[in-house]
Amino acid sequence: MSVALLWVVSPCEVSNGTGFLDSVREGNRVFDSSRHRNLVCNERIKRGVKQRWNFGSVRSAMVATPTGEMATMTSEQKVYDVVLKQAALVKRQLRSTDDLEVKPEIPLPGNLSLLSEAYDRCSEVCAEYAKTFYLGTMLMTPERRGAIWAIYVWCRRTDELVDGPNASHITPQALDRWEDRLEDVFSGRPFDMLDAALSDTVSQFPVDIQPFRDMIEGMRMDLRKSRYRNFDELYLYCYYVAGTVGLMSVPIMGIAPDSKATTESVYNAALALGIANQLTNILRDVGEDARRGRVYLPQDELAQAGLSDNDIFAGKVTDKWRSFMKKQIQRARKFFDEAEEGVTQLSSASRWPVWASLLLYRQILDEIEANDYNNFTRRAYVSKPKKLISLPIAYAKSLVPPTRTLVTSS
Ligand SMILES: CC(C)=CCC/C(C)=C/CC/C(C)=C/CC/C(C)=C/[C@@H]1[C@@H](COP(=O)(O)OP(=O)(O)O)[C@]1(C)CC/C=C(\C)CC/C=C(\C)CCC=C(C)C
Ligand SMILES: [Mn+2]
Repeated sequence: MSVALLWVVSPCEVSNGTGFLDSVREGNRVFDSSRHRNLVCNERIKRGVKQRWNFGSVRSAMVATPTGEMATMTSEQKVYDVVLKQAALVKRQLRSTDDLEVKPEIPLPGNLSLLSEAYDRCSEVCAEYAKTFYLGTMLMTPERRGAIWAIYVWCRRTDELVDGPNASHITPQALDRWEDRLEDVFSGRPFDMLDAALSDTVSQFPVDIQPFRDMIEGMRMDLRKSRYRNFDELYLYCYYVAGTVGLMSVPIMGIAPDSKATTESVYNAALALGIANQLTNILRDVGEDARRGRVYLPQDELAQAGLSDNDIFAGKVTDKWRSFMKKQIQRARKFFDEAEEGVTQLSSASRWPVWASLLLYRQILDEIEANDYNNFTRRAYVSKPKKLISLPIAYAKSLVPPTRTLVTSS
């Protein structure tokens, strides 16, 4: 199957391998669907208990302490603010349409069939690029799985901008245009079929735009930065490109009605799973990234281990490297552990795909160990039999009911 993943970055950059964007013309949008605008007030940052003075983007780093001094927030604190905001939105199930540019319309029958075609396209892309995950989504209700596919497709397209075949042509301006287009999607003015599915999704579920904006910010970061001074910087990058996925997914997957866990704790777990996945991804791809001149490892920790970029470019597995890698793997596992409790709190049909993705991704860490930490020239992967065994294990785990006692994030 050929599914066009060459993305519409601007009207003049439209590329359409299969013609499935035929109905797209500049200024002639496919759908007018509606969405809520998120007018969520800010909250205290739980960790560090500092009062934010700036709303919105996680880029604002200065906060006033209770004594009035200005202090710098860690990336974790900044990201936690987004978690609180998203959790508050879900709790209130806000459906304000006050500031919509396009007011909700009664869907016309023609639009409905176009919309179902749009979701079908998303399903095809998802089936093509993430087979196991796609299988897992089949357990979900049709509304939920369509929404997850639409989000998956938007994430995949965004990632392709910097990772795909056209990556060398991507500029910060192109990302700005992609962000403008995102704003249009959330305003009910999708540009193409795939966007239309997302526009519909965000009108049906309490999804906040901020994690989407933040993912684009992660792509900007990738364009301008190829080194990370410390884990704090790396954490922020991991949030942008993967933690955001967790925050986008939970409003769709839903929290089990009988769960007593706080909404914040579930969002925190979702964030942790995204971070764990991305850290694993980074550890798996050290050699591949180095060949592109990139080192996604904390420079200060490398130095403490007596290592430098040159050791990575040389690609020799030494005892220093093994011991450095052991610590990195340990950290990634902690994030997986943090995520586990949250999976059990999700609605029953959503647990299986999430458990499956958690178990499969975490095993990549085991494979790095099995490769004696040679992630320079050997790509750690989970074999088919191991994947197959993981699926019933994930299913068994998904049957564990949610906690009935109150769980809060640590
Ligand atoms: C069930 C499930 C996994 C749902 C998520 C569905 C979804 C919307 C996925 C989007 C994934 C995507 C395309 C992200 C774009 C950025 C990116 C590529 C990130 C990397 C993924 C791995 O992909 P790959 O190996 O193909 O990477 P390369 O581009 O080839 O390098 C990431 C490592 C991050 C993926 C992050 C997640 C899947 C987050 C998972 C968290 C949840 C679904 C929340 C679960 C809820 C609780 C409470 C734990
Ligand atoms: Mn990628």
